[in-house]
Amino acid sequence: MDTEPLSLSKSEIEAIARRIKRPIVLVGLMGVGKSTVGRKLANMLSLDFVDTDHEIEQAAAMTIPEMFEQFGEAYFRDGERRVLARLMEEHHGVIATGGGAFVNDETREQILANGIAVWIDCDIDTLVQRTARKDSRPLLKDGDPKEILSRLHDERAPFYSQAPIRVASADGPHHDTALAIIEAIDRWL
Ligand SMILES: Nc1ncnc2c1ncn2[C@@H]1O[C@H](COP(=O)(O)OP(=O)(O)O)[C@@H](O)[C@H]1O
Ligand SMILES: O=C(O)C1=C[C@@H](OP(=O)(O)O)[C@@H](O)[C@H](O)C1
Ligand SMILES: [Mg+2]
Repeated sequence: MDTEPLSLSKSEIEAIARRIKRPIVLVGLMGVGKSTVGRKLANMLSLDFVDTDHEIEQAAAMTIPEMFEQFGEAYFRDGERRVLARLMEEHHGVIATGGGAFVNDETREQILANGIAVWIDCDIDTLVQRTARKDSRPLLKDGDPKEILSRLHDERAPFYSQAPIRVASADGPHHDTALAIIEAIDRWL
């Protein structure tokens, strides 16, 4: 039984899902919840879910840390741009991007033109705690994660803020942030 509190009924969520005609594309810094909240969001809306980082790893047959290590960030960014273009053409339901994807002009223009971009935003201290749980983010390895995340926030906020929808990542169940996204999309549609 689903015991999570809902401020929208199942049938209300279904009605909103029927009005969503474009992929929901989640953007924002590392740790805001694009991958985990995205999966939950897709599940709640009965839409399919893809994650660009996962797709890049599949295509390259190696992990992101391995890719950065062996070929450098530029190689990863090129793969990221190409994978995003393919995923946008495939008409998925929910797409979680990697934190740097929306900074690329071509990628951002394609997402803004053909998707529903949602910026998930969160305070830096929470992101430091969340990203410390996993060793999979090469950009956070060379220095103090708080300084790096703060710098990336300042550099990327002008891009993220071009997304028409902005939602705060609540520090509770993923369900709550997913629901906040559904409510924000409902208001925006
Ligand atoms: N809204 C949230 N509330 C609590 N924990 C969260 C939330 N969003 C993400 N997390 C946790 O933070 C970590 C990073 O989340 P993830 O979805 O991988 O972020 P991203 O893909 O944006 O880098 C994971 O451990 C995840 O469970
Ligand atoms: O912000 C970034 O530049 C990156 C974010 C990561 O994804 P998440 O945002 O899902 O952690 C991943 O794409 C790569 O490590 C680079
Ligand atoms: Mg992710």
